[in-house]
Order: sequence, then structure tokens, then C-alpha cells
Amino acid sequence: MSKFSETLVEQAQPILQAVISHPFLQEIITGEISNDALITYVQQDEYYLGEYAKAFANAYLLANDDAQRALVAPSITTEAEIIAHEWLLEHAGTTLAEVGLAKPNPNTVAYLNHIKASGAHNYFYQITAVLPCMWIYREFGHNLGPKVGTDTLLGRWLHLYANDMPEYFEMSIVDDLFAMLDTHMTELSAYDQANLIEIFLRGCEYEYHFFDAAYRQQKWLYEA
Ligand SMILES: Cc1ncc(CO)c(N)n1
Repeated sequence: MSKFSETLVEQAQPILQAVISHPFLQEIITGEISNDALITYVQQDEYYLGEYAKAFANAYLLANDDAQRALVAPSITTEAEIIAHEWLLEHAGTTLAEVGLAKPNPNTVAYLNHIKASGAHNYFYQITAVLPCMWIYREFGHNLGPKVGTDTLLGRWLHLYANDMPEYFEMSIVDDLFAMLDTHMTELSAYDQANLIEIFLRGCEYEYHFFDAAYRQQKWLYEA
């Protein structure tokens, strides 16, 4: 029987392929990406990462033992990825101070609600809800990193997630989170396991829409 994490990864392949071929990432490689798309992505991700860190804090509260606490503790911070934001903005010829923060767009709101609601009451559910973020970034980093050098700002952003810049960012937590799920999956019912698969796949799909929303400048119809 295959491991639970292998099931997750296998079922998410079509979404991963869609992410990898999305014009946002393809144009990061060619350098054709618009400054507006980069700026919007960073503004949305600044908001996203702050809330994402809270999901790890929630996992910390829900943990059943020290090993479970230790696994999530280092991620209750957004430091490394803020550096990556600075690279993208520098490429766009601006700074965070200059562009400022923005309201979360419809997809960012929906994605964060999904992460919070899915993981509100159970450690393994919270882990599964945060996993697509790191997993998808590591996978497209591995896949697309080799297509660009580290000598450009956009290239550096991709390489950060390819796990070949460990001085900034350590992606090995993805494997540790998957291993934690695999170890405890026998304690969960078939109902829970089916729920977790759905939660993982929805998260992957929201990742796709995160790039798409920045690329297409998704906005609320109302103005407040
Ligand atoms: C939306 C999103 N997902 C994943 C990551 C990587 O952790 C990120 N920075 N932003």
C-alpha cells in the first residue's frame, strides 16, 4: 500500500502541472512578467504570509506532544520569504515602502479561510492545510529553478524555493510534515483521510489561483 503522502502527491499532479505552466511562472523565467503582476503578487503574499504563520501557531497549540510542537515551531515566522519579496519588487523597480500593503483579493481571502477553517480543531488537519503551500513551491522550484541562473533577481526568487539557497530558507520541512502525517495516518478514520485528501487538493488549487489572481489583477467588484 502506498503511503498517505504519496497519495496526496499523486492526486495533486495535474494541479502542479497547471501551476508550473502558468504564465506567471513561465514569464518569471523569460523575464516578461509585468511589474503590476509582481507587485500585486507581493502585496497579496505579504498579507498571506502573516496569516499563514498564524496557522502554524495554531498547529503549535493543537500539537499532541513535543515532536509535533518542534516540527511546526520554526515556521511561525515569515522572515525568509520577505527577502524574496524584496527581490521581486527590486526587479519591478520599487520597494515595499513605496507600493504599500493592499487588501486581500477574493482568492487570498478564500484560501486563508480554507486554511483556517480546515485546521481549526485538529493538528493533522492543520498540517495538511498548510502543506500545499510549501510543497507546490518546492516542486516548481525544483522544476523551473534549473531554467534560470541565480544572477538575476527573478532567478533568485525561483532558486529560493528549489531548496538550493539553504542560507535563506530550508524546504526540508515539507518531507518532515509528510512523514508526520504518514506516521499517524493509521490513527485516523477513512472519513478523516478522505477529508484530508480534499483539503490538500483544494489548497493546491488555491495556490494555482494565487498566481492567476496576481497575473489577472483579480479585484473585488465593490469599492469601500
Ligand atoms: C501563497 C503562497 N503559497 C506558498 C508560499 C511559500 O511558502 C508563499 N510564499 N505564498
